[in-house]
Amino acid sequence: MHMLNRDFIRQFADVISEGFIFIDSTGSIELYNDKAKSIFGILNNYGISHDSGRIEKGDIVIIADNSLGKDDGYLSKKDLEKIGIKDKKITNGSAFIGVGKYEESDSLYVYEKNAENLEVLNLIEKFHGLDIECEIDFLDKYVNIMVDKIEFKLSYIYAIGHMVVIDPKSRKVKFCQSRGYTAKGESIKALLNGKKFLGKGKSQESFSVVGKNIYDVHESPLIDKFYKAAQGEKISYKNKSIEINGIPTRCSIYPIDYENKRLGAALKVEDTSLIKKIMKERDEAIDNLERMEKVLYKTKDIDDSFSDIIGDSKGMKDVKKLVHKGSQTNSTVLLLGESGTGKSLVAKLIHKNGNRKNNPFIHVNCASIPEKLLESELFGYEAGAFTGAKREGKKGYFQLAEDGTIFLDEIGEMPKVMQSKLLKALQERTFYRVGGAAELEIKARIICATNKDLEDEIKKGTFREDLYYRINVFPIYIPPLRERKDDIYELVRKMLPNICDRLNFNVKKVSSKAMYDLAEYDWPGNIRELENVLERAVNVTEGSIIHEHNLFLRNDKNNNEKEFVVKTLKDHMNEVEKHIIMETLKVYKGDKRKAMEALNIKKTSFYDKLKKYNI
Ligand SMILES: Nc1ncnc2c1ncn2[C@@H]1O[C@H](COP(=O)(O)OP(=O)(O)OP(=O)(O)O)[C@@H](O)[C@H]1O
Repeated sequence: MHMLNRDFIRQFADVISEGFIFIDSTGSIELYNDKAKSIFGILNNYGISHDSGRIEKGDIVIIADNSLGKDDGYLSKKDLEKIGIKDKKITNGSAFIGVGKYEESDSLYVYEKNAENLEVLNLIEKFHGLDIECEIDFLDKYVNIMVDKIEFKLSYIYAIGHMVVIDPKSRKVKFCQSRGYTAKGESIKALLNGKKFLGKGKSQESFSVVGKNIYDVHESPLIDKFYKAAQGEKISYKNKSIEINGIPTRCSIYPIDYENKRLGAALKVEDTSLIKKIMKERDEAIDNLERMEKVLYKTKDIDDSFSDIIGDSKGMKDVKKLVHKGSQTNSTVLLLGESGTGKSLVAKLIHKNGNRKNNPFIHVNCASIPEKLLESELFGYEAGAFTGAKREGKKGYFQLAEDGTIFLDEIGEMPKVMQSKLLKALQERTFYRVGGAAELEIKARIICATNKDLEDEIKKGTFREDLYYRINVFPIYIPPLRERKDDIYELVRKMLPNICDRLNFNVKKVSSKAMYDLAEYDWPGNIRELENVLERAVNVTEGSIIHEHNLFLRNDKNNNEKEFVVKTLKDHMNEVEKHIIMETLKVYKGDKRKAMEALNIKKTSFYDKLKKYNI
């Protein structure tokens, strides 16, 4: 910091997407970038404005705290005496809402010791002519203090201490809590004990952290490590999840040396609160599902409802159980499995067996829609939203799905910009048509599918981690056919008569050697490939028995000697084209994007061909 131009470093630090804090060897903050300020709430964007000041005798103080003693500056029942509340039964960890006059004995309050079991805690009262309505919502995780219908709402992840102070004479807001209160030294405890608070909005004073000691701004065991690293200790701390000031973050510490002397240390911070929140919701959804499972198993015979799914291997039995469970809930299902393993089939069955079965089922192949059109196809657009748009506007798939199911197939292929838009829509359960101003509600249940390893895609930076957690509520993995070879016999036995019937042939049978070859084959294209192989075999087999040489399996040793079938040049060309596409897909383990790039053909034409050849 001493040897480089500070302004230059500051400007540079403000544009990076992670929070970045640098302290010198005495713990004094030298640099604190904009992102760090926004993570810890130091950039104050709160709508309400008030002057700086202190809580004074007679001020009306309203406190709502979901867990006393946590993230409120270690507020205790003793501190509550400052607003006239003396109650021995209030304990640490209680959920508490109270209103009282500062340093007087006039107060009202409610509390609940076992807050884990609560959904909501309310206090609705008139207090010195003010309409006070407070609510702690433990499910949606917010605390709302309303004074004469003016709302002061803060959401939280684990714990929060919210406070609003009203001047009794003017009845105006003297102070309201906002995110970043720990960093600003504005915890409830500190303010009840006479500490000064800063102004907000129009009256906002610039709150500068530069020059302050790191311990004055942050509260976390991590800060000790950070400080020690700045002093010269050897500390290795990379990408660890830890809470700072009640905010879940991922941090790394970097000691900074210059000419063999420790200058200080840098702290890199990422805000993981959204991911934590999503994971928590997901865990809750899974708990609910497990509870339901116990009830459901007694009442329903799973095999009957899912007879369309052929396969009795252990892997497929597990899949059927999960499909059954998935159909009985509204949670987002994520179907995982290689190409052709039956993800689309499963998605349809989940819909057909659930309470939305009489509503639409909309299958969206995210990979086949050109990137530029994806948003308008999913969310729809208003009249004249862009050149080429229909004059009357258009409903998107989310709207078309109504109260039914929207199946987002190949979600791993979705471009990142669209992933952000989808995440926002799923989070808020609302969306806007392109060019539209009206907020529309997502009513459909969501099923997603991919043949990609999304965790791998996250590492590569092509898939958003937060979207992954949002959709990975109820994952169902469908194993590839080569891991459940036992199923091949049943699949052939059940599929072959249907294929013969569809193609108008008398029923054909498979010879034992041909069956053996089918079982030995690797099936890169899974059931879809098996269907194709059988269909081709039915077409080329003259008699009623399909022999091994009629299968044309790619590693079939008889391949070279296969009999030549006379057909049109076009049919031959089509067969070759299909073969090339299937081989390329095999090389890329079913990854369509890679295969398409290798073949150097356009996305739309590629998908047309997949459809044409039923690949
Ligand atoms: N277990 C099964 N029992 C019967 N038919 C199946 C089974 N699994 C898949 N199929 C059939 O195989 C074909 C391919 O399945 P599906 O289209 O559902 O695969 P997918 O996993 O969605 O493929 P992709 O990822 O390439 O879109 C379909 O005709 C489907 O009906």
